[in-house]
Amino acid sequence: MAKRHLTRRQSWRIQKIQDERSARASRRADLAEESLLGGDLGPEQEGQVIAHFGVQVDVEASSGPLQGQVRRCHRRANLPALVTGDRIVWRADNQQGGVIVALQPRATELHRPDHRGQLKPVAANVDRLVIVFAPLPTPHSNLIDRYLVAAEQAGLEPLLVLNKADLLDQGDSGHIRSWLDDYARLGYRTLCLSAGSGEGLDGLRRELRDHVNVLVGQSGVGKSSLINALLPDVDLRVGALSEMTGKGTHTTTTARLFHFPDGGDLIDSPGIREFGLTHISPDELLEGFIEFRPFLGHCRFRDCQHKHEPGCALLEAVASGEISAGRMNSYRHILASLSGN
Ligand SMILES: Nc1nc2c(ncn2[C@@H]2O[C@H](COP(=O)(O)OP(=O)(O)OP(=O)(O)O)[C@@H](O)[C@H]2O)c(=O)[nH]1
Ligand SMILES: [Zn+2]
Repeated sequence: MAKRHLTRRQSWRIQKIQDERSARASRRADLAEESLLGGDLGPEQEGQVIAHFGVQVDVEASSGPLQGQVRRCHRRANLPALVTGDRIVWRADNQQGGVIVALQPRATELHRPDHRGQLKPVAANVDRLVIVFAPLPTPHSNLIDRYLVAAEQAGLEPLLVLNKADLLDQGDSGHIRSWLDDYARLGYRTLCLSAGSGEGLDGLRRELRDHVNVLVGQSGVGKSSLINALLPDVDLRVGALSEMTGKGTHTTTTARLFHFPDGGDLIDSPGIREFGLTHISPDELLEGFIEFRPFLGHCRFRDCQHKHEPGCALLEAVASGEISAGRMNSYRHILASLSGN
């Protein structure tokens, strides 16, 4: 058979078809890549995680036209697990959701042990630990000091709040008021107020402004009452956050971030309220007693246990009144509880 000769016109048509085909293919590849990269997503913008639900999180837009809006978002697979309070970069989709594409560095992290005892972050970027106590229930000895050490360890500024001030005149609770003065003398911020009567709440509102706050304290001191007074539009119930699901209402332990009307944020969940001392070394414990710091490293013996060694700088400070005997006892109790002896 004779070799088929194509006319110039035929060659031109074949070439044209091939060109069109490859243009289509490359357009398809472009489209596929675009959808992989999120071609139907809006521009990158900043946001904050305000709640999380398994693989999804609620993101509040921090700036731009969506500022203040909340979107339920997925995260890119290469990102670590996110927690409430995280500052992130995200892109809105066109279905009221979005994708989180980057996690900003965390200024602080609050940790809790999970069911296997592994420490896991539960909230990020908190900077204020509001330690609530009251004349009733009578404070557990050392509890406030434990919280203070935990705050120092986590890099949070503590605020000591003595609630139920209306009960201070009853019974023998006068010494509780003097505790507050002792802590104020150490340099801690303190407030005495009453969630019940509302007395002193304005001072608390001012203290919470410009901070991301967490409230902790033993059960019954009035944390829910305080939060309800500060966040009148949020029904917190006592200690439980409820979430509607297809199966009905159930209680979840997810941490949520709320904005106070007068400024400042609160991150709250039953898990967060249980924030306390975990995995701390004896040295970190010593550092957590702020008035001990000037004396650390000045004992005669480098391995001083600060029990009854001669030349112990801490014991000398107790003797001279620079460290209170109460705080020294508290340190010893906590140390013993850490090492289990
Ligand atoms: N007299 C008095 N009672 C208060 C005050 N604040 C709270 N209470 C009461 O203290 C009790 C405990 O308050 P809650 O707010 O549930 O305490 P909580 O710290 O949230 O407790 P948990 O949810 O168990 O952690 C309630 O009966 C409150 O009414 C106060 O300022 N004065
Ligand atoms: Zn010593």
